[in-house]
Amino acid sequence: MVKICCIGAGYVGGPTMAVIALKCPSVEVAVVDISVPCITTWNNVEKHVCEADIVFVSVNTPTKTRGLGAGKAADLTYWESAARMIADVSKSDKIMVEKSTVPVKTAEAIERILTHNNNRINFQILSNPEFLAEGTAIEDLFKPDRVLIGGRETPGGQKAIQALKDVYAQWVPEDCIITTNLWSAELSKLAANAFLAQISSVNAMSALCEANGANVLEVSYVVGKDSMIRPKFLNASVGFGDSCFQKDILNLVYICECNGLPEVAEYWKHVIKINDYQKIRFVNRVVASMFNTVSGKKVAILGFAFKKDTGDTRETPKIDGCKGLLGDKAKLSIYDPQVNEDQIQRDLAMKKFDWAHPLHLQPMSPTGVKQVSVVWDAYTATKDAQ
Ligand SMILES: NC(=O)c1ccc[n+]([C@@H]2O[C@H](COP(=O)([O-])OP(=O)(O)OC[C@H]3O[C@@H](n4cnc5c(N)ncnc54)[C@H](O)[C@@H]3O)[C@@H](O)[C@H]2O)c1
Ligand SMILES: O=c1ccn([C@@H]2O[C@H](COP(=O)(O)OP(=O)(O)O[C@H]3O[C@H](CO)[C@@H](O)[C@H](O)[C@H]3O)[C@@H](O)[C@H]2O)c(=O)[nH]1
Repeated sequence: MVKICCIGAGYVGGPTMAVIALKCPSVEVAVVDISVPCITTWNNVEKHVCEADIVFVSVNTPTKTRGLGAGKAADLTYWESAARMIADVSKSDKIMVEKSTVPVKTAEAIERILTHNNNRINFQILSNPEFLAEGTAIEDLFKPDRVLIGGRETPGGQKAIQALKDVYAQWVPEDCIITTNLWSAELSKLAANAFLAQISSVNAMSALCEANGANVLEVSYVVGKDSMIRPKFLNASVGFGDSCFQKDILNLVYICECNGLPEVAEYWKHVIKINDYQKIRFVNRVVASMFNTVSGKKVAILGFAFKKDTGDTRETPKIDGCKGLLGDKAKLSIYDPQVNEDQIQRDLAMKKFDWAHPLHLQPMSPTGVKQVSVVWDAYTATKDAQ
């Protein structure tokens, strides 16, 4: 029986392994994590890694906050420690699958770590980035637009690709499984998110619409009717804000800079700049529409997560919106059925990028922001709101 072990039991590792286990009854699946609550829920890390034929690594890859590339480059601390642990405990040949979103060429560095101990164990590294969206994770995993598997162009690499393909082929049609070389697969994930984040183009257009009496809903509807453009991702918003877009584009910017491509880096940087501008513009419009001050006024915030059907608040634009309103001394009443008060208070007090690390490594619960109340229904939130 093939055994798969996944390192990282978060938004990606958890549902992905649940679906593999469901769809591949002949495969034994284990999910492990460094977070104590996760370990108690899932299982023993080293035993499963040691026994597995295929090890998925689905750990956090947040933006670096210190040192070389701070504020842009991906922090591969968690990745590296997972790779070192695999190297230390392995006693048999393994396929290591990069599930996390990583910079292009990460596999090369990981190969060095894995072969460092050189116990005559053969490691094949595959890049198998995840394209699921939160809130629809299980549907996306059941019916993915595509599954991408990149590997070395050697007989060993091709054999490893086939082994992983055999797992997905249990429920994903063959023509949806794309195989590429390692570097194309690693880069495709960053490229896909950079393209999706061009929702910034619609958001930039919304500013022009507002200045000229055009309606951005009508304009984006017309644009989306072009058969060359898909309408699904053209909804103007107060700025995108999920756990991936910003960090992945910043990482792309850093990679472009490192490759001596400053013009390309600048192009993608603007996607982030427009996003920041859109978030500030929203706060300014709210304040301007309330006689240029929200001081002492109650403002209701309905929904705090970055989108519906998830409790994930990483990079949610509500953080910037709330901080902007608090800066003008508003009183906020926040309601989100999926996010608890402690999380909201932590998000409003934490430094940028801190929320992207495993929970037990985040700063302790800070003292709450006094002008913020977190309530348990929309009626209480909106009562007496201005
Ligand atoms: N969330 C998404 O929608 C999404 C979609 C596609 C890709 N991704 C990518 O997948 C990766 C994981 O994202 P996520 O949202 O699941 O993150 P997450 O924070 O929900 O989960 C990561 C888990 O890894 C654990 N971990 C970290 N280091 C570990 C180690 N050395 N050993 C064992 N466990 C360890 C953490 O404790 C955490 O529970 C990231 O690279 C992200 O960019 C995320
Ligand atoms: O028309 C749109 C669509 C989305 N958004 C915003 O964009 C952000 C991201 O939304 P979405 O893509 O639905 O959420 P995620 O779950 O973060 O999924 C994205 O990020 C994942 C992590 O890399 C990728 O796997 C997915 O393909 C990619 O869609 C959110 O703030 C949305 O509100 C808009 O403003 N307008």
